[in-house]
Amino acid sequence: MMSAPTESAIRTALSRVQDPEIRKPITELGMVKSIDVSADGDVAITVYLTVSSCPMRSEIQTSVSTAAADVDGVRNVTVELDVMSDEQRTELRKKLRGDSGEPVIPFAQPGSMTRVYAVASGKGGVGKSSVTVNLAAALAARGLSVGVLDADIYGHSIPRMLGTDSKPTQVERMILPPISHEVKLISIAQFTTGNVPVVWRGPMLHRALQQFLADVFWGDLDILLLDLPPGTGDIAISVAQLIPTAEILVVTTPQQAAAEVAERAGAIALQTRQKVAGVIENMSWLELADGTRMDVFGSGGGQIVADRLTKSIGASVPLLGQIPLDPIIREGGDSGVPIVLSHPDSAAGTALREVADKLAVRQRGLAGMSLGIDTTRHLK
Ligand SMILES: Nc1ncnc2c1ncn2[C@@H]1O[C@H](COP(=O)(O)OP(=O)(O)OP(=O)(O)O)[C@@H](O)[C@H]1O
Repeated sequence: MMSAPTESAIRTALSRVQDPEIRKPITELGMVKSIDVSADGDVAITVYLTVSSCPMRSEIQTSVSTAAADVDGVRNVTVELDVMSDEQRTELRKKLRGDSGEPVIPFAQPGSMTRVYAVASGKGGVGKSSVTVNLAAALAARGLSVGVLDADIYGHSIPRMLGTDSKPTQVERMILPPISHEVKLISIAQFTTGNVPVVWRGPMLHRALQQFLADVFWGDLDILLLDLPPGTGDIAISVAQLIPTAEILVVTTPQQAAAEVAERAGAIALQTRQKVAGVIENMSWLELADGTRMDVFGSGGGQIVADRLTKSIGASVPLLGQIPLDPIIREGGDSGVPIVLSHPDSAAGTALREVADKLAVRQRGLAGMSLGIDTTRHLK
């Protein structure tokens, strides 16, 4: 007869179970309430959920049960759920967020390792949201930790494009973002009921953005993508105020008129002193059955914007890529599976992944950051 497993063997097994939203071991989060092991190898585990409405309850139950069942000598596992008390939730929040009173924006803190890209366009419909979700999914597929903040309060199509209608879980003032295709996602759409158009004024937008940046538990992100509303609106200024180090990615079509408005959207960086990371031209051409390219929306817009921004800002603004038209991009937006995942080797999928690669090599690290070292001293 096999000997009964020890409680510590079970605990070790449970340390490999992560909370699906917080992405840390449940043993570290104080989520294991009790482990009882009988002489026969029957194991009874009680797990604390952060909140009773936790959308992940059955997922947690299953992964705890599976992990415990794997331990040698275990005959039978039962998993019960309990809910944290207010005190326990406060403890958890302190553990995750530190003990500071008012929530701060982690990405605006000195030493933050997260690269923040604000994706902007001059006008709507150029594919800014499609580009954002595909870049996010491609970066996450490369193993980076990625978040998307859908700040396009008017459009907010990102949750559908990433295939999730999950609502965030709230633990005290801390909001845990749903994760889809390994991308953490927060959108105003998650806080409204149904498909009600939202009419928000500048100050409300600013506050919503601030809350999404400060109250959401993003964890240690490598990259945060902000999908901005089209145009040169208040929200771009708000982003600059809230995260001065955010870099701007401009999305345009090849069309001359679109290029001009996109250039204006990018030129806001001059006022806010933000860096423009580059320009992405979308809907660049349609590849016909015979292999020739049809310039549906004209040509050259992306390069024009990049050149003009380079001139007006006085720093090199590269054209990061040209994304062809492909019906699969739209279908993927509707079905919630980005083309970089469903058809990574298609022309559009490849072009999007190449842009993501360019953003990824500049992944979090000290490159380009002030190290706070006074170099003048060495010159004396
Ligand atoms: N390269 C592409 N090929 C085919 N369809 C595309 C491409 N890029 C975007 N689309 C489609 O064009 C439409 C507009 O795209 P999207 O919603 O991403 O634009 P947007 O600039 O974010 O618009 P808004 O800011 O108004 O929400 C969508 O139906 C999308 O699926």
